[in-house]
Amino acid sequence: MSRISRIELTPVAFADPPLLNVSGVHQPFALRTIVQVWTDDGNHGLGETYCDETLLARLTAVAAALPGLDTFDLHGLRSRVADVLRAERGAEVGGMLNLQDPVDVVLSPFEVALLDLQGKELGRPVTDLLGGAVRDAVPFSAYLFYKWAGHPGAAEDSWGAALDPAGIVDQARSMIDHYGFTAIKLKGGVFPPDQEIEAVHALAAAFPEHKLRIDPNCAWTVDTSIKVAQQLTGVIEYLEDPTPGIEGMAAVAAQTEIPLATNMCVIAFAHLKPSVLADAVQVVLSDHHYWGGLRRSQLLAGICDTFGMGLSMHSNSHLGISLAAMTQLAAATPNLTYACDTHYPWKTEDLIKPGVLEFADGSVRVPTGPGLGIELDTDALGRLHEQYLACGIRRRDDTAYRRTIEPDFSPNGSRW
Ligand SMILES: O=C([O-])C(=O)C[C@H](O)[C@@H](O)C(=O)[O-]
Ligand SMILES: [Mg+2]
Repeated sequence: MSRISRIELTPVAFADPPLLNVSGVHQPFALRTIVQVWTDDGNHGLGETYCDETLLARLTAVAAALPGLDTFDLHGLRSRVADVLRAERGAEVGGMLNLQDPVDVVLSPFEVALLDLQGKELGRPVTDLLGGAVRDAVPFSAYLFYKWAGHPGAAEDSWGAALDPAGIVDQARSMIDHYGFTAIKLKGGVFPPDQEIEAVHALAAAFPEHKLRIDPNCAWTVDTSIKVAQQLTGVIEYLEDPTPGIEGMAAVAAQTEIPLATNMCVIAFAHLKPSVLADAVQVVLSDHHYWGGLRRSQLLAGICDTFGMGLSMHSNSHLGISLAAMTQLAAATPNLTYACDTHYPWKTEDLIKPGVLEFADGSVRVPTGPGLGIELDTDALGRLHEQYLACGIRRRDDTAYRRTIEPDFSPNGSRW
């Protein structure tokens, strides 16, 4: 039996391109917190999560309460997290979403680090702690964004601009040529719906064999969502968060045969019952970073299965530790049958040693080494931490950044 002896949290920043969305545009750096947990017998586990200031403060408070915990005591972990956060409410997740209860989001990176440790102690991959792998490679989708050629004042990045349907098709082609993806997600909510519908049709014409999705992050009213759905019936596999709220989604769902997916109106266990009762959502995008880690994401998977809802996976800008955790979870979740989202192709730097998490034919082969199956590059960790200190960004704010360039910009939520 081993116990936690020490925890180190390292805020890091990595370069991020100017990806456009409903709220604004990605800042030049995305932030993550890297969690390292050591045990009294010298083992070492890894976790990764968001890094906005409030979350970092909560992670720091919880980390101080964990030494002495048995590495297999995940219920004990949850109660220690809940004790520390007893008086705290609300948690911002990735700049767009707000949770009422912060326990699951704070718990997640510690749970992943403990599963990494457990796997290392047993000499088995994390998939074996989650019931065993049902697939040896996990399919991901090409996650397309409208984008500027480069950050204002900086050089053009290697992707270039994508501001119309032709630019989106070119971006898809580069991404698919490089990674082999067989599903495509377009981040919408940036231009009026007609232009985004045209982009989806252009993708369908250019990639007739690929599964397509669009996600405008609630930029549309119920009526607009229904009209868009009529034009995309038979073209997309699901329509993600066209309109805000369970009630709004239910009103759209009643008028379309396209399954509606969400990572905005069902983001916590408390949202499942009202959503099921209203038949608002047919596909839930899980995300272990705010559903409370890998085991609670499997609980979510079981609930989706029970109520006949599909399961996909959401992502936000992330590094390799998160990709490893997402891959282990997806490999061990039988009803996760959609290609998962990932922002991974958009980053140009990482802090895990290369060679394990490679994409082939749009999928990541599931690491079979002990734990998460990856190794931290401590030099890279130091570099990305220096970048965090130097970049001055302390919370994600796509709207404020866009306003430094377009002072009159207002977010597009329910705009059309
Ligand atoms: O599916 C989603 O809603 C996301 O991936 C949310 C992200 O924040 C995305 O909009 C982004 O990176 O701009
Ligand atoms: Mg989404």
